[in-house]
Amino acid sequence: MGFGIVELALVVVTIYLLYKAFNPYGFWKKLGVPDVVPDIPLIGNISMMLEAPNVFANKAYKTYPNERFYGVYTLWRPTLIVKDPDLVESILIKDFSHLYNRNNTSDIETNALSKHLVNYHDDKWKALRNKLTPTFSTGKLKGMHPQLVTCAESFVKYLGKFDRKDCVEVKDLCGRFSMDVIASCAFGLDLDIMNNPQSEFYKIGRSSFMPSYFLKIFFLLQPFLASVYKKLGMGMIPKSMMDFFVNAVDETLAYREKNNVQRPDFLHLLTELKKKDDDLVKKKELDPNDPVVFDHHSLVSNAFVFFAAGYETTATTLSYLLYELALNQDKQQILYDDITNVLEKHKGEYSFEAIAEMSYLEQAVSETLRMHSPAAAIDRKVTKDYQIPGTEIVVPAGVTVIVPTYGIHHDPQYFPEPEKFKPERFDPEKNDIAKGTFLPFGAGPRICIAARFARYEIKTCAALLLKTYKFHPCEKTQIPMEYDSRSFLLIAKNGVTLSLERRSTA
Ligand code: HEM
Repeated sequence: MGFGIVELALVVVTIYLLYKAFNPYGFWKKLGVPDVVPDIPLIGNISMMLEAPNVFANKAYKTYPNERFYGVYTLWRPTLIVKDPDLVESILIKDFSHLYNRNNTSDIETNALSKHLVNYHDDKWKALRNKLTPTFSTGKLKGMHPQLVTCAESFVKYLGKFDRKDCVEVKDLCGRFSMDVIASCAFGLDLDIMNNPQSEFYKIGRSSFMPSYFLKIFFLLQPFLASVYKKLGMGMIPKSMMDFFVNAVDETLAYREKNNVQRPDFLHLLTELKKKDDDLVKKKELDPNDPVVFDHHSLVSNAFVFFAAGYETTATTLSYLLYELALNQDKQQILYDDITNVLEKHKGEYSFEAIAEMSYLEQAVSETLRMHSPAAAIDRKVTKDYQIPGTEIVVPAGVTVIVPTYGIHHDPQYFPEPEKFKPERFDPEKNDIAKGTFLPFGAGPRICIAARFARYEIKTCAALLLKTYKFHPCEKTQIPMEYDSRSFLLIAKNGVTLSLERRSTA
């Protein structure tokens, strides 16, 4: 029997009806939410996410300029884009109990480095966050201050080899500084990567952050293909890298134990957390199989996540700060005067208190984070059906929410002349920053746990660098800045290249 026009029509109608019945792209319309339906079914809006993070966040922010929120689709899954600062505040802070988690999935049992804060969800996350929060108290940060100064001094010294006419790629050097700090504070290793970039720790650590479309797509597809990845034994972190970090921690722990070494660093604090839970398990007050037990796996994983979450973000911000100061010499002068005045009061010592007093430096770091926020967007997952405040719309559990931070940070409504570097916006006396508009570290209970540490680290290094050197643009400086589309973070496409001049007063 031949395949005639009637059969063909039947097939077409059946496909059409199936498409209509299961078409995921009607989700937002049904809820009465304005949406962007993808041009190519299935691929959804994912192509937008393959652009540079600022381009994605800007587009996400500028679509539907008069709406507080709207819907898109990631492949076939509905995603809510939220733009209104009041709603952002509700989602991240007030209504947190409806949006506990981020959209990542992870295989905690089989990955040696995955039992950490970023991966944890729900109550397990809360228990772990409560355990780790004291690690970042002012007292603990103060204890790590000497290590930060040592790493910054090494950076200052290293720059001494360059001439005024040299174009120096400072992003890589900021990366070495940031890695020195993490190696020292989280892994207990004094590597002086600034002078030893061939160190394995730097090579392996850096390679995990090399921007790549493959990794980006792999990560974007993770929520959809988690079980396939698991079956194929595929993970974001190669086995060799896992082994490397686990060994690094184990060797330091063994050395400390043997030589009775105690240092006021993250590794020590994580070791103390483990000891506490070991004792509870011994006393049978804690079940060793309870997922919240802080065991060896947790210790290594959290040392690792401090590296994974802290290395590139901090290095990038420090390099953009130097970049903006080089392009804005008047601001660099104000900052230099601020640093000099405070140091005079503190007898020239870069103490913890002196760094805290450098108020213009604090403002300059905030302005850098506003302009070049390493995380251009923040995400959450609806964990309990959520009625959007001021509407009848109920977003069901499972939907992803995206806050396009970069777009908000560059909206002239909240930050007039957004492309200009103006640290004065953050003058605490002016109190000019509207709620829900400045989110470089996220907000609410899931805000970056190390925000104060990161600011402190950047300020300490910047104070030492700027007291000694004046930064200038050179012929290789990229103006305006261009970002790498292969990365999730706002990384400079061609590095950050500047020249520098030793100050006569240094
Ligand atoms: C300038 C530097 C940094 C920036 C801009 C930054 C930014 C962020 C952002 C945007 C988030 C997500 C917050 C949210 O979802 O609301 C985050 C989370 C996190 N960050 Fe940072 N970060 C920085 C440095 C660091 C450092 C140095 C560390 C570790 C020493 C760190 C550890 C973490 C961790 C563990 C989380 C997950 C928190 C949780 O899920 O409870 N970050 N960070």
